[in-house]
Amino acid sequence: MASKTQTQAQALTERIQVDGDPVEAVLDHGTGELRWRSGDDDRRLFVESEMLGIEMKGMIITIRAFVDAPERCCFVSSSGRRVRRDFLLEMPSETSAMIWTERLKDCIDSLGRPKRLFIIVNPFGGKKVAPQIFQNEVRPLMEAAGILYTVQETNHRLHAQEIAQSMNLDQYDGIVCVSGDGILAEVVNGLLQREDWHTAIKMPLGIVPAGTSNGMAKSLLDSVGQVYSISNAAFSIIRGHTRKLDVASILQGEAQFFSVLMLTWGFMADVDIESEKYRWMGSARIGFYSLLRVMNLRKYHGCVKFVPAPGYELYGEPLCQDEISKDNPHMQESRGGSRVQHYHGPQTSLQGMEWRSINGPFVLVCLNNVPWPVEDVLLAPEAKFSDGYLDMTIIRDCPKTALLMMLLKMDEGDHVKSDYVMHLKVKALRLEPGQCVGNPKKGGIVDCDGEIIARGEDACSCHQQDSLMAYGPPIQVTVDKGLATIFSPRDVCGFESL
Ligand SMILES: Nc1ncnc2c1ncn2[C@@H]1O[C@H](COP(=O)(O)OP(=O)(O)OP(=O)(O)O)[C@@H](O)[C@H]1O
Repeated sequence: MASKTQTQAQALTERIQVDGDPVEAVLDHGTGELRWRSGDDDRRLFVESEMLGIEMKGMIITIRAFVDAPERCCFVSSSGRRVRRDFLLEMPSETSAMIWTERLKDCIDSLGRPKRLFIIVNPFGGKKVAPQIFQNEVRPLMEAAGILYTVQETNHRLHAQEIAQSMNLDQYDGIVCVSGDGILAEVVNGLLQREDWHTAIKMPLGIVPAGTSNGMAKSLLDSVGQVYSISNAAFSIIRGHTRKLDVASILQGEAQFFSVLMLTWGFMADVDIESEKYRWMGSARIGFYSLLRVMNLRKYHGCVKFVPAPGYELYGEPLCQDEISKDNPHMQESRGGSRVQHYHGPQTSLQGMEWRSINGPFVLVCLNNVPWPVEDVLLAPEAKFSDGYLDMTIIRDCPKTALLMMLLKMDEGDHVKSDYVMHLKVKALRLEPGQCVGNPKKGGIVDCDGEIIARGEDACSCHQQDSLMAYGPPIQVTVDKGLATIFSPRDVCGFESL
């Protein structure tokens, strides 16, 4: 969406006052920077990466900026934190104020930033503070940037999906979720259920972390070396850069769900869903409940069948095509283009692909589209937003102490080097979840972007609602490369990897 500032225009130079100090200021349209010297200090303000908006009153121009926080003292750095700050430019005349304002506005307008946003706030997510996060941290930045917005709080489960399915998209340049990742997934599912899904799914989506796990916001900021914070996430939406995002299609018979973050079964799903009763703890609930689950470790029978990405062909055992076809004939092909108008998954033929399989019992199986499924868990360090593959992590057997050590250092992603962990990229997957080892009456949970999509018998009494799919029959996963678009921060060099 965003483009480069024009380079041909001449620089403006003027003797002005900045915050009361007389200086010679230069506005260079070419490099998109405003610079001045104050005492020994050379100050530069970059339009693209630091300015939110401007306002002119008489001879005063107010520049609303979002800049690095000042060093607190010589020993304590601001460590990449940013703060809102206004710069007051007192121009020598109203005419020069008008010329400078016009030039600055041109610079900002040429960036292609979003002008109108639809903002969905989930008052139920995480510690239930999303409305306060919106009021105190997001709204001031949006208003300083002159962005017009409509805010809608969600009133019930799947409300965000209903909104995305029926809203008038022409009026907006993006949909922003102030929530956990579950609401983002609902929006993607809503857009893909529209008759105009083909254009609807191109709508840039944004996420400001206000949930429990917040993996997408963490993954986006961390991928370009930016500090993970609410305001950095909001500013990256304002700047308007976007990137493509893979969408995984989860299918069982007629039931379908679309995922942008992860699908997990076993340990991580049990932790995510069963820890619901500790929601008041915020993201600490995940670490706390993980410890409880390690002490009482479960394993599940089952099987995963998969099409490996190039370079991962040696994992598991080969399967012949017949074994894949006989499994469940009515789900062997993705059903693009059939009957109803909405999206049915990627039009990939799974026939003729080289399938392989790994048998359980499993401690965990996890498929990740982005590196961080949770803000402090780097589960899939190699995962890319739009490479068309999912990163699969499997633990089959692992002593409790080794698992505990891995969990304690999950924020570093080193677990992938452990002999107990299998880590590979896959193009497609068929998950056949089974019963708990030693307890044939107890099934597990298949969790997708925070939503239970299948629940076995006797699993998680805390969630009473029906799940979309049955636990036991194969659940098929395919990936549509870069189908969705997400607002994404930009690194300092402007380089964005896949
Ligand atoms: N007003 C509401 N009351 C109850 N549930 C709601 C409401 N609004 C949204 N929800 C549901 O809240 C769930 C969690 O949303 P969200 O992802 O924002 O938060 P979260 O704390 O990160 O959750 P999780 O980690 O469980 O996915 C979603 O399934 C959504 O449908």
